[in-house]
Amino acid sequence: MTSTALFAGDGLLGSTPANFVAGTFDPDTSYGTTDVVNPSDGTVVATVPHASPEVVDRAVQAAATAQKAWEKRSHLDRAAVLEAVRVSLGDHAEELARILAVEQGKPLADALGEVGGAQNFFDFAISQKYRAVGEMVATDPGHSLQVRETPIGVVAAILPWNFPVAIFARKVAPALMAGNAIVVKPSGLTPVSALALARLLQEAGVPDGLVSVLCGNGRDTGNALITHKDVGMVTMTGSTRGGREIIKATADKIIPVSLELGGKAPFIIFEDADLDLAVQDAADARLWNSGQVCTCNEVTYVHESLHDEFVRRVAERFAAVTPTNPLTPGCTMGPLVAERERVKVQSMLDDAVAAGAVVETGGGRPEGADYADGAWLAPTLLSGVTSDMDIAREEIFGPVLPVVPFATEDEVVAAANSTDVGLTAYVYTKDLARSMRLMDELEFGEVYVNQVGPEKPQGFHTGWKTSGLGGDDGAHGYDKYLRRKTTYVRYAR
Ligand SMILES: NC(=O)C1=CN([C@@H]2O[C@H](COP(=O)(O)OP(=O)(O)OC[C@H]3O[C@@H](n4cnc5c(N)ncnc54)[C@H](OP(=O)(O)O)[C@@H]3O)[C@@H](O)[C@H]2O)C=CC1
Ligand SMILES: O=C(O)[C@@H](O)[C@@H]1OC[C@H](O)[C@H]1O
Repeated sequence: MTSTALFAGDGLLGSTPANFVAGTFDPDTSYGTTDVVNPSDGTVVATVPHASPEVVDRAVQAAATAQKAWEKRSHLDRAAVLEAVRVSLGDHAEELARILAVEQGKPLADALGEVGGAQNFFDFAISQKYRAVGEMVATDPGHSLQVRETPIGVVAAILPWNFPVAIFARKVAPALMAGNAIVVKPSGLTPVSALALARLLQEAGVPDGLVSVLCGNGRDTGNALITHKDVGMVTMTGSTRGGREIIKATADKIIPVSLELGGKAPFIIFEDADLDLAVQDAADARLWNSGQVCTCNEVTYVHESLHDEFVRRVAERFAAVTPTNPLTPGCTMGPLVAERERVKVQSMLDDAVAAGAVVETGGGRPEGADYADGAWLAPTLLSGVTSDMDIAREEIFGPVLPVVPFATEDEVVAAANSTDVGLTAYVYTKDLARSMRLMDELEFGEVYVNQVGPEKPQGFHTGWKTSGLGGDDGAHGYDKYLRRKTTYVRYAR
């Protein structure tokens, strides 16, 4: 198995964990540190320093200075720098993927896919290089009226741990292309990939100060960043709890806050669905990244006529999945990101069984010495679940799939819309009229019909209800990194 040493002295990480502040690496640990743990075996693979409020201030001041010069560079010039980053992501894909596999636990093949996804986010941002940045509004002779896009200034980005490279790119690429600077606070569970990306961006030609990466706790370093007087916008991906705290903390500043939060995606299979496709997609959309994707199939509603066959076939698929170390060739599923997450998911699973759910396969830590250490949880299928049970309503964010039978369309739409969240939903049916009806009636920002994700960079990943505010990707996601100025000029009497 490939070594899991991270700061081994070579490659993007070098030999010393350090925050990336205004173009230099600052290893100061006086404000505290976080141990980064490999979830496959529970070993500490790095110890990263926390950024103090003083370091946060230094990063934001440098960002504000660098941004003034950056916004004066043309879109074509900005795009050329981002293109160098996109190419470098490909050149360093293996190294970044190994870091992901070690700190986040996703299979190496999926980690390589995540780096490709990051390249796509840069590619979409680069596509804005010929963008019209404003409009002249027809007005009286001798007068001009313009509405023009301008950058916001300094953006604060708060990242989750499930896709540390892709979501870094999803926020940094459009923010920079729009002319902003950005200061990134990665999750304490997965900070190392962001530190590697900091070096990659610098080597690709991103001006010093324009991007900084600060490690530390969200409620401490993250709070110091988002409340800094010179931060003009916050973009965060993570839990609904974290999003609420960020809104409260920034309310006095009256700045834009974009939030991509939790979900509880219903996967609805009607009686006329292509069952082969539905079984395959329902299983894949649950087990991807060990179920730690905000768009995951969190509860499957299957028409009563297909229920038993669906349960039998998905149980078979789940039982055939053997979690292995993410660096093992051919690995299709790794551990959860951390022991705390395994404990949380196991507790939800035990509560569901206590409430009457039946474990069709899985149910806990896999058997065997290989799973004694680390955040391992077997793919688990639950039947005997009703839509009012917590396991059918609360986000699991792990490889556990509750299945709920339903009889009518009205019943299943009501159940799917009854939770507080509204990010992603899935509908499997061959009935075009029904699929269009469901797209209208489901209270979710993102609906997939007879297919699963991931999202497209030109789309719009947007959560309704408590799943978020605003959204990422595409033209709408790009627009949030801009503000507008309207000017009136009289040039002739
Ligand atoms: N909608 C989407 O696209 C996604 C949603 N999620 C959701 O996030 C959850 C899992 O991710 P997780 O990382 O645990 O979520 P958290 O909300 O706990 O953390 C996300 C990030 O926010 C930071 N943070 C938390 N609270 C604050 C605060 N008060 N001020 C500033 N920063 C803060 C965290 O810092 P710290 O380092 O201290 O944790 C972390 O960097 C799940 O609920 C999942 O559904 C996850 C990924 C994508
Ligand atoms: O945030 C999530 O969990 C998803 O949006 C996921 O993040 C990056 C991937 O491209 C998305 O599918």
